[in-house]
Order: sequence, then structure tokens, then C-alpha cells
Amino acid sequence: MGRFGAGVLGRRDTGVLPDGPAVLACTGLSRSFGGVHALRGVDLELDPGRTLAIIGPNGAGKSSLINVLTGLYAPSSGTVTLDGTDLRRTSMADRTRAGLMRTFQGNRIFGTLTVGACLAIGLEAPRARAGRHDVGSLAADFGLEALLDRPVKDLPYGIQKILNLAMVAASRPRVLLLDEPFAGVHADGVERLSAVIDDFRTAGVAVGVVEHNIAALMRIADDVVVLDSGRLIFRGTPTEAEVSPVVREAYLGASAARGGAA
Ligand SMILES: Nc1ncnc2c1ncn2[C@@H]1O[C@H](COP(=O)(O)OP(=O)(O)OP(=O)(O)O)[C@@H](O)[C@H]1O
Repeated sequence: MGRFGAGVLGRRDTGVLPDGPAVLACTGLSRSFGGVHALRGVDLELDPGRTLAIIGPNGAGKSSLINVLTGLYAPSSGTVTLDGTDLRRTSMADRTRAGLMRTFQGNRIFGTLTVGACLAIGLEAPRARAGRHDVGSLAADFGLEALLDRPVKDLPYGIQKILNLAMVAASRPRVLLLDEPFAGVHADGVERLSAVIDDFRTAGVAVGVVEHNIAALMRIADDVVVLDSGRLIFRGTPTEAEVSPVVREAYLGASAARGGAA
């Protein structure tokens, strides 16, 4: 672990874009879709150098939370702030430029391109600093150096996800929100991905992870919040979450609603 903590992410920027640690917070965040209340009055904070697990049953509002925090959707009410600055009038692109970044559930990377070409694209992003690092050093930081000429589509899904994170890392995120990073990845891939995600935290990034593989997520989480029907019903440590009757009830309730399947 810590392979790239002192590398890509650790290098200090002297340019005009903000750099260094940032706190992402929301208060009273709500979002409705027609009659569906996807988020109801959510207050939370993501802190630099910590990983926040965002869990909850299907339809609890987890993806909606990421979508509203990053500006893909506007909130129906409530505020989102980055280092105390209200992001109400900040577009998704400008949030990215300020270091608020995300990944999506599927891999939105370019299947027929090679790993090297993808990393080169990552290094062209607005926050990536030309000349600071090259494809080779970025690949080495993520253990991808032997794969530079390989088409992305030929690689295991877990490696594709690591590549995706390497491309994000080129832009030096301050806050990173991951939507189901482990979905579709087999066990040893999950372990490698976990180490990479943990490296972002070690480098001082505020990390938020939505994930159904709770066992794997709890191994890298410092803090846990649980959403249920759009409400934040629990906030605590992984150990506290494990024994919380409120958390158990939320999952059992959802399972009962599906007909008792665990
Ligand atoms: N773009 C949208 N249009 C309409 N309804 C939406 C939209 N996005 C989310 N919803 C609804 O909001 C609620 C919360 O959905 P969301 O995807 O945020 O939950 P989730 O916790 O991420 O679920 P899952 O774990 O199944 O991915 C659901 O009822 C969903 O149908």
C-alpha cells in the first residue's frame, strides 16, 4: 500500500486550481423524482484522509446522494459545500476542476484503447499538470507498467477499475466518490482495488464509497453512514454499524419487502 501516496497524489500544485485537503459536506439535502423521495434531509461530511462507507438497502438513495453531491442532479433542497464554499451555482465540470471527482458503477473507459492511451487521456484532464508526470510513472504508481500496450477490453474487470482510478488520480482528486467499485470484481481483484482506494485515503483524499459488498467495504472504512428510504439513519464506526439494531432492521426490512430473501 501507499505506492502512489508520495507520487502522483502527493505532489504539491502551485497552479491556480485549489489543491490540498478539502471537506465535502451537505446539510438538509433532499431530492425527489416525481413522488419518490430519493433523499430526505441528509446531513453528512467527508473528511480528508478518511474513507466514509455509504451503505443501505436497494433504493435507499445512495447513488442519488453521489449524483447530487457531484452536481449531476440539483437538490430539491439543502446545500452542498466544498471547504465551506456553497456549490449551488457550481457546475459538475467546475466541481471536477475543484477536485471533487467520482467514478460510475460501470467502467466508462475506452475498451479498444490500450492502457497507455487511457493513462495519456487521464493526463490531459484539466487538473492534471502537464510535465509533472508521464504515462510511465503513472502506470508504475498503480502497478500497470507491464500492461501499457494491452487493450483495456482484454483485461480483468478489476484491473480496468484500477486503470479507471489511475486516470482519476492523474487529476489529483481532493474528494473522491466511488459508486460500487467492487461490483463485478472477483475476490483477489477486490483486494487489489481496496489497496488502491486506501492509497487515496492515505494521500489525504476524502473518500466516499457506495458499495453492496459490505464485508470488503468495512475493511477500508473509517466511518459508516446508513441510508434508508432517503434518510440517514445511522452514523458511526464499522464496529458500531455491525452491532447496530437500527442498521440490522433497515436491511432486514428491505429483505422482508423483497419476500424474505437475505
Ligand atoms: N433519475 C431518476 N429518476 C427517477 N427516479 C430515480 C432516479 N434516480 C433515482 N431514482 C429513485 O430514487 C430512489 C433511490 O434510488 P438510488 O438509485 O439513489 O438508490 P440506491 O440506494 O443507490 O439503490 P441501489 O443500491 O439499488 O443502487 C429509488 O426509488 C429510485 O428509483
